[in-house]
Amino acid sequence: MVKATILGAAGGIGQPLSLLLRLNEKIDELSLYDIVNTVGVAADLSHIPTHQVIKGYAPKDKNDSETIKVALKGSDIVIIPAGIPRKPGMTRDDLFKINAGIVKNLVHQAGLSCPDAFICVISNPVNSTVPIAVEELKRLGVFNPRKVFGITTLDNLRLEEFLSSALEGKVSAADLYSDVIAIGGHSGDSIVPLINGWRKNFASDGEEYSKLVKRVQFGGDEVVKAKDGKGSATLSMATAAYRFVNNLLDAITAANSSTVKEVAFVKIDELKTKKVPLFISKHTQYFSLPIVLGKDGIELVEFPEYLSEPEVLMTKHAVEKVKADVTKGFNFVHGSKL
Ligand SMILES: NC(=O)C1=CN([C@@H]2O[C@H](COP(=O)(O)OP(=O)(O)OC[C@H]3O[C@@H](n4cnc5c(N)ncnc54)[C@H](O)[C@@H]3O)[C@@H](O)[C@H]2O)C=CC1
Ligand SMILES: O=C([O-])CC(=O)C(=O)O
Repeated sequence: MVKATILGAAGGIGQPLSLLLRLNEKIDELSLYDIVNTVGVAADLSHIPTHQVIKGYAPKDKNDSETIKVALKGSDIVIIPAGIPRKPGMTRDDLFKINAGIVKNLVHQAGLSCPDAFICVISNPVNSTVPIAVEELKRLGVFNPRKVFGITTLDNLRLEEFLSSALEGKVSAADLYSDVIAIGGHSGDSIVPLINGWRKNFASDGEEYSKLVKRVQFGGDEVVKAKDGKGSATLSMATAAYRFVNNLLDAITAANSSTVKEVAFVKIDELKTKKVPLFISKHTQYFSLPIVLGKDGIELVEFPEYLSEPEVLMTKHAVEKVKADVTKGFNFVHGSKL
């Protein structure tokens, strides 16, 4: 029996993600929680014939902290897209003021109601909300570094799609899945697209390559601008979160001890790592890197075999950015310096 719970399930990401997960055969119970509209979303999805039990929960009033406990009880996976999205002109960090408190409170409830669950954080700014989740779970004494993830999969989807289109049909986006990956953080130039051997397909003046890098790093802004005040990426993000969660489900429900590879923003200093260079591990506790997932969560954090010189420079820059964002998240929970 696998129970998955979405916190923020009635939102722009929450609804399409709920639909995708409603169709997933590895989930037996889907629990949808939001402060508004969740009962309706769950009623709607409940008419889709599947084997799943589906339930929608919304608090009765501002002081109701019991409903969320019922929603979370027994969850194996908790996915958190709750919080406000960007409007044009805002950075992801501008969301911190509101989303930091939302994520802290929701993770607190998860720590109380389902302390063994996998926690997948979508709410921005991911570079800070993941440390908030970790520190809150630590405060409750239930933190397991193998089970907390910041979802950066959308950066990977964008890299696959944008690189395939920059290469004008030489390779399909599907064939680039896990051949190219984005590492680092999830904001602007803390996102580092690694394109493996494909660099040789770009002109030597580097202009087209730089355009690709910027497009991946600022792909979120492209959508925020196009939506013109009506939010940020939701459908592509739901697809990205689904890919991540589906892979996680594959790993934790595998009949044998097979593993699955993914990429996520994780607390690397408390995990088993392979070949992660000192210029990362010495300076930051968190980074988005390739991970190997097994039944109990992350088994290994790996480092890609090959990075070009510009990719190393971008990674070093990302380390500094991520480090500052992590400190901000840590301080929010502890009210003191790292
Ligand atoms: N990790 C990533 O790659 C991405 C992250 N995001 C982030 O995801 C978050 C959600 O984005 P959208 O779904 O577009 O926003 P939205 O505003 O459409 O939906 C957010 C939902 O969260 C709910 N919510 C707010 N406070 C809550 C609480 N305390 N408990 C439960 N639910 C609560 C709201 O009622 C709303 O339904 C934003 O912070 C956004 O920046 C967006 C795209 C990509
Ligand atoms: O740009 C935003 O605010 C939403 C997001 O994280 C993304 O689309 O990558």
